[in-house]
Formats: sequence, C-alpha cells, structure tokens
Amino acid sequence: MYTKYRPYPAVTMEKRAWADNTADVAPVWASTDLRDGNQALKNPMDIPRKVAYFQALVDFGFKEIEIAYPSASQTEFDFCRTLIEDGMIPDDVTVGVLVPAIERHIVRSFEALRGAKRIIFHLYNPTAANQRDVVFRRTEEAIIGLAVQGVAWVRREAERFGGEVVFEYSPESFSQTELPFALAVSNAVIDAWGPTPQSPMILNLPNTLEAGSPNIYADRIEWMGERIAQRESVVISVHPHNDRGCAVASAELAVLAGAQRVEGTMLGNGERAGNADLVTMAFNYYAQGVDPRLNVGKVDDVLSRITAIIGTEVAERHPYVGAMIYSAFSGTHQDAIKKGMEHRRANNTHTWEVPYLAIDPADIGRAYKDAVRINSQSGKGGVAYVLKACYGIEVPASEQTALADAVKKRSEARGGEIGADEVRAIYEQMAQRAEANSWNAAQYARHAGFVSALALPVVELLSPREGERILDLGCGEGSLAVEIQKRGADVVAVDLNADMVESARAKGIDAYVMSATRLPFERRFDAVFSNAVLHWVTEPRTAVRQIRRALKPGGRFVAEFGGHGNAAQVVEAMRMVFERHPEFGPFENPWYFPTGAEYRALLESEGFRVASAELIARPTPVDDIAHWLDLFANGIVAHLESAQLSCFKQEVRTRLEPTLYTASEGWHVDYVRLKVKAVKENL
Ligand SMILES: CC(=O)SCCNC(=O)CCNC(=O)[C@H](O)C(C)(C)COP(=O)(O)OP(=O)(O)OC[C@H]1O[C@@H](n2cnc3c(N)ncnc32)[C@H](O)[C@@H]1OP(=O)(O)O
Ligand SMILES: CC(C)C(=O)C(=O)O
Repeated sequence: MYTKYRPYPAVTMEKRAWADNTADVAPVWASTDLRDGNQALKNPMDIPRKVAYFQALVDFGFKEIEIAYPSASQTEFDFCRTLIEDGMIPDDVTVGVLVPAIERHIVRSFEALRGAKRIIFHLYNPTAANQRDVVFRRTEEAIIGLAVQGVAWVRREAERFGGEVVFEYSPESFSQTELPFALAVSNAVIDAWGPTPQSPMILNLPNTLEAGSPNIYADRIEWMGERIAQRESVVISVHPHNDRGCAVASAELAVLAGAQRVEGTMLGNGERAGNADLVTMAFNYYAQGVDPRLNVGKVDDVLSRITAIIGTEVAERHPYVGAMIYSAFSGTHQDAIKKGMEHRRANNTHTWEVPYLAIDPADIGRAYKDAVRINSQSGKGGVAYVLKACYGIEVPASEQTALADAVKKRSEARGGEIGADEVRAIYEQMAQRAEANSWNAAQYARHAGFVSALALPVVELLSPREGERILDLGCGEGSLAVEIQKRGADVVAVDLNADMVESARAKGIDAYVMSATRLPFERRFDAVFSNAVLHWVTEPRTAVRQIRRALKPGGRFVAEFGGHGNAAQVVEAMRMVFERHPEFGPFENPWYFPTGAEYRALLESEGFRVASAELIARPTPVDDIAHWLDLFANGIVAHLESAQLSCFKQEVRTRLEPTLYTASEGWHVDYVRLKVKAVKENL
C-alpha cells in the first residue's frame, strides 16, 4: 500500500531566503471565484447570479477579478458581454479571463471582452510530465511550442483589441512539473511576450494539485523567482489549491518566497478540496497589523450575499468568520476573555490582546456578548460576563460561584446551551430567594402609608419636569411614581417585589420586577428617583453603577433612604433580644445606613457630582411598633418559630416603649434619613 504513492520531491536549495522573511505587505489579490469557483459548482451560476456575485467581490475590495472561461459556454461569454455592455466594471477593477492555448478559444475570448478598458488575458497549458505524456502526448519541445504559439495568437488578437491587455501565463500543473522544465517553458513565454518593467506580465505558478507541503511550494517559488528571465518585468503570482488542506499556508509561504500576487476564492470555494481561501488569508494579515487591502469589515455582509447566491453556508468554525469563532463555552477561556475585556476597557488599550480572541469581534460587527456562551462547561467568570454584556448586570463576586453552580445544574439536567435570558432568570430567582425581607402590598398600604406620605419633599427635590423620563427605583406600591407622573414626567418604575409591582401597575404605572443591582437600562433616563430603598441594597457600589448607567449624561439622581443612625434604638433593641436568646442564632443587621460623607465619596468615585448628601433626623410616627417589625424586620426573624417570634416582638416592644412611645403621641421610630442629590458627570 505504501508503495502506491510517492513522496513529493523536495527542492535542493543552496540557500533559502523565504524562511527569514516576514509578511509586511499584503499581496495583490485576484479572485477566481467566478471561474475556478464556478467550475466547482454542481449548478454553475446563471448570469444574474454571476452579476450579483461580481458585485459582492467588488464590494469586498478586489481589484482583479477573473470573471470567466469565455470560450467554455455561451453563458460564460454572455456574462462577459453583460458586465461590459452594462458598464458594471468599476474603473479601478480589472477583469480577467482564462483561455487555453487553442486559437479559436483565444479569438472568442477576445471577442467576449470587446469594449473593456483593461483586461487580464490568462493563457494556460499543462506542463507536468504526466500531462505531456498521457494527455497531450507531446515532447517537452512541443509543449513549449504550444505555449509559444499560444502567446503569438494572444499577441495578434491583443493588437486588434482596443483596450489595455495585461498578459498572464500559467504553466498549469506547475506543482507536478519538474522545475527545470517549468523554468524553460516560463522563460520561453516571457521571451515571446516581451514584458517591460512599465508593462509587466504575470507569471502564475499554480499548485494545481497540492501534493507537497507548503515549505516545498515556497522553495519552488523562490527557486523560480531567482531564475526566471526579466524578473523586474514579471509579477509572480500563485494559485494554490487545497488538496492537502494547506492552501492558505502555501500561499503565505509563497508570498514570503517572492510571490507578489495570490489567486484564490472566498472561503476557498473551488474544485476538489478548493482553493486558497482569501478571506482567511486577508484576515491573517489584518490580525498582524498589516493592511489587508480588502474590506474585511464588510465580510459578513459580503459572505451572506455570496453564500445565498451559491447555496452554501459559512462553516460554524471557519477562521475569523464562522458563527462560533468568537464564542467560548469553556469556563477557563470565558474567565480569561472576561478579564481581558475588562482590562482593556479599564486601561483604554488600543492594541488587541484579549486571550482566545484572534481579533476584536467588533471589527467585523460581531457583538461582544456572543464571546461567551453558556453550557455545562462554563464557569463563574463566563456567567458573570454574559449578564454584564447582555444586561449590564454586575454580579457581585460573592454571588458568582452560586450562580454558576445553578446554571451548570440547569444545563446538565436539560442538556445544551443556556441563553442569556435564562441565566438572568436564574439569577433573578436567586436574588428573590436571597432578599432579606418579604413584602406584602396590602399590609404595607395599611401600616406604612407614612413611607410615601413623608417623601413628598423628596419628590420636590427631584422636581420632575414635563416630558422627562424618570426611573422610580424601588417604587413599592407606586404612590410616589403616581406623584411624579402627575407632574407630566414619563415614569418607569421597578421593584424587586412582584406584589408591589402589581400594586403599582394597578395605579397605572409602567412597573417591572427588577433589582436595583440588576438594571438593564443604559442612558435612558433624565433622572433616577428612589425613596426608602437603597438601605436594603447590600451592594451599594453596584447599585450606584447601575443608576449611573441608566442615566443620560447630566441626568440627576435624587434619593432618600435610611442613613447613619437610622432606627438605631430599634436595631439595638433587636440585637439585645437576640443576645438574650442564643437559641435565636446570631443577629444579622440587613441594612446599609451610610453617613453623608461615606455616600458622597461613593457617588463621586463612580462619576457623580454631588449637590447634597445630608442626614436628617426625622422621628416617624408608626401605628404600632409590632406592625413595623412585621413589615420591616420579618427577614431578620424569618427563621424563628411562631412562639419565638411572639417572644421576640414582645421583648423588643417592652425595651422600646420607654423611649419611643408616649400616650399622647403613640409610637415614633427614630428615623434618620439620608437625602441625596447628585448629577451624572459627562466623563
Ligand atoms: C486547472 C484548471 O482549472 S484549468 C481550467 C479548467 N476549466 C475548464 O476546463 C472549464 C472549461 N472547459 C470547457 O468548457 C472545455 O473543456 C473546452 C471548451 C475548453 C474544451 O472542450 P472540448 O473541445 O470539448 O475538449 P475537452 O473538454 O475534452 O478538452 C480536452 C482537449 O483540450 C486540450 N487542452 C486542454 N487544455 C488545454 C490547454 N490549456 N491548451 C490547449 N489545449 C488544451 C486537450 O489536450 C484535449 O485535446 P485533444 O482533444 O486534442 O486530446
Ligand atoms: C489555470 C490554472 C491557474 C489553474 O486553475 C490551476 O492550475 O489550478
């Protein structure tokens, strides 16, 4: 079996320059899609499809386009005529045709091109030993004679042709041709055509059947380049096929070896295993900071047009352009991408250095959010990235592992990918479970009407104006949102509690269930308003970032919530009752009550200009401290049994009665509010 095939002959080189060269300049690209690509299709294109394909190639930036083998069929001929007669060839684009060394084919091909301003007339004849002996049954001299005769026919017709003719010659099957013979035939053709440095010809050295490794192709190109006649009047071109899967590598090494021009096709479409894929190759230059001389930013548009025309698809894993190319499922890769992107943003880096991403997906219009996709292989970094990229949600580091575990479980149980919306739903559910307090809208309305009634001055501080878009963050049952709306503003309200949101909606408010640390809004609001909510948010920096993000530049943030010392006596009484009853477990204070200075510093560090951040002592009447505990402290005692709960309430009540209750005025809670007004700076 192993004697059936022979090793591809290596080239003996005294010195080899290409291995030390670097790819500093992209070659001239020549698309052969409409000829070589077309001849690979089961259903070759008709004229309208060819026209559409031609236009896509022009839009991608090709300046040399081989459009046909005009003598092959009437369609090929008519396509040439259509492009020329309908004036579809831009002035900076040169069209080419492929023609065998047969007189009537040469005559007909010139006929097809009549009227074109500038053409590449590409003559070819096979030169390999096997072709000479078996297909043509001619000696070496006769094959050279055929080529030289072909040149004479081309010269004669070129002289009659009105436009400029760039002559191209291919010793077809160069890859299987002995180098001395390839050189002999090429030099005979160069001599017969007589190119000059001002009017050079193209010598195309095809890897017609790719049978050797790219380094040998490079050796062959360098070998030829060193020896051909009139090197300064010849543009060396390559035409690599992909039979060994190395066409792009062959083309790149050939360029290092002196090739100045590369023929190939979009996505490598072509006979057998195809041609050199010029999309990949152009991006290979681009990704090294070399001008690719093609409109790579338009690639998705161009490829969607081309694949629709020829009825193919871009493979998911195709380099640079596959749908999955900029997506990572695996946890450690996701983590590295997330950190790389964050580092880039934080440092405003210009050069691209994000692990696992060859180029910036945005360069070709792909979204960053697709860079990370979630399944059972994913980790915390990836899951956090998805929520940040898709919804602007910052998952606190403390919650990331639990979230990733929940997502992984879901993916393993169900199989397959977990979409961003599903990750978000899992996160919301976790947040609701983790919410310290539970809320009941009816009870709230009955016993906590004071919360909104006392907040009207905060609405005044907000001073909503007609037509402004205002976010009410933590709207509760919606009374303040109604007040703001009455002043002509357009209000969107959010609250973590579905019962409250329901109640706000019943008042005609556009309300949603949403956490203050997971707002999806970006530059949407003229103002963000919040009353009696932010002391419940245990990730204050995350909330401030979300608020800033939701605001338009210059937008204001007006809020009131519990500040340093708020309900201090109540908190202390609860703590002491817990201390007296070790069976209740540790007392956990759920609230964030900052000082004015602390909150001001937080806002300023997140890009706000703070107009005021003041603590205001406001003893607040409540109907009964027991109701207050039921409403606002139920999270602290959620784990207690009912007898323990009664005991807790009774003991807290007894402790507070001497200071917070009077017979004439009833119960007052020692509220201290932090009232804030700040403006989003235009950073
Ligand atoms: C590697 C490449 O991609 S090269 C391009 C290949 N593309 C094509 O062949 C597509 C278009 N081809 C065609 O439509 C036809 O093959 C035609 C019109 C060129 C010729 O068709 P036909 O006359 O029917 O002959 P056929 O297709 O069998 O070709 C074989 C003949 O062409 C000769 N021939 C093949 N290539 C060449 C050439 N480049 N120069 C001169 N003669 C050639 C062969 O020696 C053979 O001649 P013979 O009949 O004297 O033995
Ligand atoms: C005619 C030549 C350039 C060709 O298509 C090939 O050798 O593959």
